[in-house]
This record gives sequence, C-alpha cells and structure tokens, in this order.
Amino acid sequence: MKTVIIATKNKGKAKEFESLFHPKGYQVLTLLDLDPSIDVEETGTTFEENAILKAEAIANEFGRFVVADDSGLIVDALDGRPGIYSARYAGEEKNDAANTAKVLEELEGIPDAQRTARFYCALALASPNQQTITVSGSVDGIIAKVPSGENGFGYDPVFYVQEKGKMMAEMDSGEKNAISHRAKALKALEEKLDQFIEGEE
Ligand SMILES: O=c1[nH]c(=O)c2ncn([C@@H]3O[C@H](COP(=O)(O)OP(=O)(O)OP(=O)(O)O)[C@@H](O)[C@H]3O)c2[nH]1
Ligand SMILES: [Mg+2]
Repeated sequence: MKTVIIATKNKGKAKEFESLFHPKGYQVLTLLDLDPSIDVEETGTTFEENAILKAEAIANEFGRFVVADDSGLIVDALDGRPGIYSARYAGEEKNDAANTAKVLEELEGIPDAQRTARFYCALALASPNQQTITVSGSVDGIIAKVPSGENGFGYDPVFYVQEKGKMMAEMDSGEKNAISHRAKALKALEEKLDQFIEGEE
C-alpha cells in the first residue's frame, strides 16, 4: 500500500484523514506515529501560510512528500475569530471543551440569525523536490447555543449544519466526510496529488 505522511498531531484530523485516504489506497502516517516530539511553530497569518510552514518543515525533515492541514472556525459575529487561533483559543494547552465554551460565552445574547460561521481547511502538499501546492475547502454552519453530539472533535458539538439538520458532532464519520471543509479541500487536492506523486518518482 502507498503511504502518505500528514504533518499533524491532532488525533481528530488523523482519524478523518485515515477514512478519507484509505479508499484511495493510501495508508496514513501522522507525527503521532513518526515523532510526536516534532513541533512546528504556526507563525503564519493565514491558514495557507501555516499549512505551508508545517508541510515544508516535515517534508524537509523526512525527505519526502507530505500533506499538512491548517484549519479552524470562522465566526462572523466575532469578526472571524477564533480563525487561525482555533486550536489555542482558550490557551496554549489546546482544550477543545474550553475553546468551545469561550466561543459560546462570547456569543451570549447573540440571536441565531447572527450566529453564522464556517469551518475552513487549507491543505498544503510539499516535497523537498517540488513547488508546494495549496488548496482549501469550507462548510457553512450556525453556532448552536448548547453543545450536542459525541462524534468528531473541536467545535463539532456546537456547529449546526442547516442542510443536514444536525450538529457536526451528531454526524457519523461518513456523513461528516461527505460535507466537511477537510473533505472538500482533499477533493480539490486529489488530481494534483496524483501528478505530484508522479513528479516524485
Ligand atoms: O469542530 C471542529 N471540526 C473540525 O473538523 C475542525 N477542523 C479544525 N477545527 C478546529 O481548528 C483547530 C485546528 O488548528 P490547527 O490546524 O493548528 O490544528 P491542531 O493544532 O489541532 O493540529 P496540527 O495539525 O497543527 O498538529 C482544531 O484544533 C479545532 O479547534 C475543527 N473543529
Ligand atoms: Mg496546530
């Protein structure tokens, strides 16, 4: 089986990349499998910049092609926050429940019509031998007032997807992978991925 390295230490992302890449015939390895001590600082000012930083650093470290994901939640009533700070919104220790609680607190008293938001995912594909490629995907939603659902990760329990009539965390992995920002970005990467891998051989 072919192998793809995803430059992430996020278990939720790792699980989603596994179910997205398996049908394409790829085994997924993440930094959790390879070397959890590696830490790439996310000093960029956009999702794309951070995805490129992670992908290029890990591609150079392992000497082969790598995919990185930088993603987050954009809330209109919060001027786009938490945005690129989604993972560390309530502190550097990256606590999903605390991050979600902070967003809910900041939206207190805001009516449903003004709780519009989107998840955004930038993927970067990098290699020591080729020009880095980036793609992106997004999905619209509304920030619920009360969390619901056990699936997914991050802000999924408060992200209501109108077209599905449920919270992202109430979807099984197949349902989330049919509509998510990450799945859409990966679809955009798909054709380019084959060509890029040919360029490696
Ligand atoms: O409810 C969610 N469903 C999703 O599908 C999703 N995708 C991203 N996010 C949020 O955005 C942060 C990414 O930040 P991020 O790209 O820096 O990743 P991270 O720091 O967690 O891991 P790494 O890939 O950098 O190692 C995550 O932690 C989450 O808070 C999501 N929340
Ligand atoms: Mg990160």
